[in-house]
Amino acid sequence: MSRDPVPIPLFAETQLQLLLNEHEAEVASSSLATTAASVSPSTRRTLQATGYALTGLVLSQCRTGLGGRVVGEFAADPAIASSESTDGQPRLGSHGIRVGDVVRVNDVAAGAAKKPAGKDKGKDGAKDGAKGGPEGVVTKVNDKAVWIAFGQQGGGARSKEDDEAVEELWGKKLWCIKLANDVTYRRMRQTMEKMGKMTESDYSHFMRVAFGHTTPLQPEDATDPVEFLDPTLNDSQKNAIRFALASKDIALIHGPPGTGKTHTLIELILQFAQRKKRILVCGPSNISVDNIVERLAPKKLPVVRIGHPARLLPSVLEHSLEVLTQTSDAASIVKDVRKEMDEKQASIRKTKTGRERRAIYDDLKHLRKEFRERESKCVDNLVRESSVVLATLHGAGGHQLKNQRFDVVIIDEASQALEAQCWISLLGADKVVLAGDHLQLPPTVKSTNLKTKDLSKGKEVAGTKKENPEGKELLRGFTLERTLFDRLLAMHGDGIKRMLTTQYRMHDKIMRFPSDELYESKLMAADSVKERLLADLPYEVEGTDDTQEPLVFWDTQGGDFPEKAEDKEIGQKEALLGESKSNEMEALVVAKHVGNLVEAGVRPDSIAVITPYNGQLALLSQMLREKYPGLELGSVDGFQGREKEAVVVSLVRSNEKHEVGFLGEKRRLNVAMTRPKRHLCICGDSETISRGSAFLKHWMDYLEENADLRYPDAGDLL
Ligand SMILES: Nc1ncnc2c1ncn2[C@@H]1O[C@H](COP(=O)(O)OP(=O)(O)OP(=O)(O)O)[C@@H](O)[C@H]1O
Repeated sequence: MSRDPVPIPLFAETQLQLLLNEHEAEVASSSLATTAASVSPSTRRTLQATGYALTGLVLSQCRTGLGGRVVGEFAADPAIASSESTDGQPRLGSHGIRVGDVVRVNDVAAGAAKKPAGKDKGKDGAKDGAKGGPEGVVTKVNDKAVWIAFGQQGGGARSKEDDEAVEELWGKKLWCIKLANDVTYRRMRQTMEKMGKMTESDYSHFMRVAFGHTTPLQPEDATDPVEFLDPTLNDSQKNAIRFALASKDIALIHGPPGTGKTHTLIELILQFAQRKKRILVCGPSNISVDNIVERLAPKKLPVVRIGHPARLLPSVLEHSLEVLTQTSDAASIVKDVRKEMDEKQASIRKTKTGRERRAIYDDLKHLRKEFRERESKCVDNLVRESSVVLATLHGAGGHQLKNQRFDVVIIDEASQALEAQCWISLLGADKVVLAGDHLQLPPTVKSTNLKTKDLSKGKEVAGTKKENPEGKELLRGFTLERTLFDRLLAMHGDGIKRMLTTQYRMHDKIMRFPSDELYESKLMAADSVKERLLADLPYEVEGTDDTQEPLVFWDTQGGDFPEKAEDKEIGQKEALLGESKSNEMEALVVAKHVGNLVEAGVRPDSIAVITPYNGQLALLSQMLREKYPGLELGSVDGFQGREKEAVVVSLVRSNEKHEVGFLGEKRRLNVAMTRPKRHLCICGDSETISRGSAFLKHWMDYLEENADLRYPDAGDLL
């Protein structure tokens, strides 16, 4: 335990520099940086082919959508569309624009930079905004059109600038480009800036605990009887709930893979609600939050989900704040104004003179003000009446929650959130429950850590143009990967956490190694899963050496299965994927194993092939994607949080120097080996891997003793 108190202003300043670095790294590494309005037709086509743009559009309709935003329908331009749908309407070409993407709509003919058409986007947005048309969020996509809701990314009603900018798009040839979503960064920065300015008297008790200025208070007597509503909860889940109810400031719920973290949180939320507590529930991603909304919805609690409706799962929309502002009783006060705005908007096109148009814009301005006032009253009422409010961590920084107080803030998947992201929801919190697993991967971070020279006074921070203006000494050893969950554990020890110990995913043999090595042998496989095999799947599967075996190890030791640093055959794609490794011979072993499983009757969609290396992923995709359309192929990092009946892992590394690169990261391997339910197949070179670390050595020893060991013959595979 390290209880050294951390000065809060210094923490905030360090985070600001780290975030700045990260943001720059992110923008630099993505072609989303290409946001200029005037790009050549061939660049536009390339951008469309790589999923970043959609060309050949015209504005075909405008209406007032959720939250009073202007929603434009952009259809394929009949003059250039190359194909038609069955009803004779022109179709869009294939593209990668999806619901929820933030896009900017540009005029193809807009050569010179225009005056910013969007609204004030703060520091970063302004520089992009000077280059093109209005920005919005994609709300619907089909083969003939895309629908885009204009306005702030983070919410808020429509503005005059939006109306005018969209109006200007009529009759023009348009294209749209995907933008980096800046909201998260902006909110993190604002939060850190606010935190940096707080003084001693502004700090909440929870903040003082979180930075080691004091210790957590003794929980209330956790032996008090709790009447559990869910009869299926296991003992470790009940313990965690009792502990979280009793804690006065901080409780961590440690949920190893498959142990029912979310299941536990649902009961905890219901218990808090029964005790008349107001609860804010957050997660780092929309899906993490929607998961909870979906499971809470049948419980008949008043819940409200904050966030742009385009980004929410359809099943949770009825709880969306924006939808409730239209459908609930409280909503009637905004209805009339919306109707009037729609009528005015439509009448603009019939005007003949500039004077008439200006008069309408004037009317719209007044209506908008009225709309905002009524809407904000309605939002306030809706949020106040809800005992549970749910939002992403950055969503919690929106205007809707500005004046709201909560008794408890719960963060799910907290070990996958940046600490600065967590603080967006925590600045006003008294009591906090974090659920997560610090032994799986932390959030992905692109920037390298600050170098020592960057920490010294007044130096320019690597890769950024901004100086550390006050020349403050920054905190050494702080990185973005270090999560709040991790830091609290290190600071206050295991006393602030309870671990869930029964897992409902893996066969006992699959679970045993991660349990022994990472979870102090505390994990237990539930009876319902501990002996499940592929051969027992509810559809017909033949009993074979593979389908009756939960753990298989194809050991490629011996030098016939060498890795490659660069694969010429992948060529250009490799360049896009960055420096990566691949192993063609090992990929053949993977293909053979998948073939055997499918032949035995295992459906391809019950199987996932995962690998830590993008180079190998590209190779495996070439080999397997067409042959087995349902088969899931992915990176280990991308597969966190997921599960499959059978998982084949390709480890790639095989070299004389015994280098294992980022296989050395235990948390990555933990994720890789804990995804399957009934069957785990590892393909790798035990000679190389076992020299990588003590953990890898133990793993190879475990596989040798417990797995069905096989040695592939390179000659047979070719
Ligand atoms: N007490 C329980 N009794 C029976 N099944 C349970 C229990 N708790 C959880 N489960 C089951 O275990 C599975 C995992 O639960 P849940 O989705 O809540 O886990 P999680 O910990 O959030 O997931 P992950 O491991 O991916 O983070 C679900 O199918 C759930 O129904």
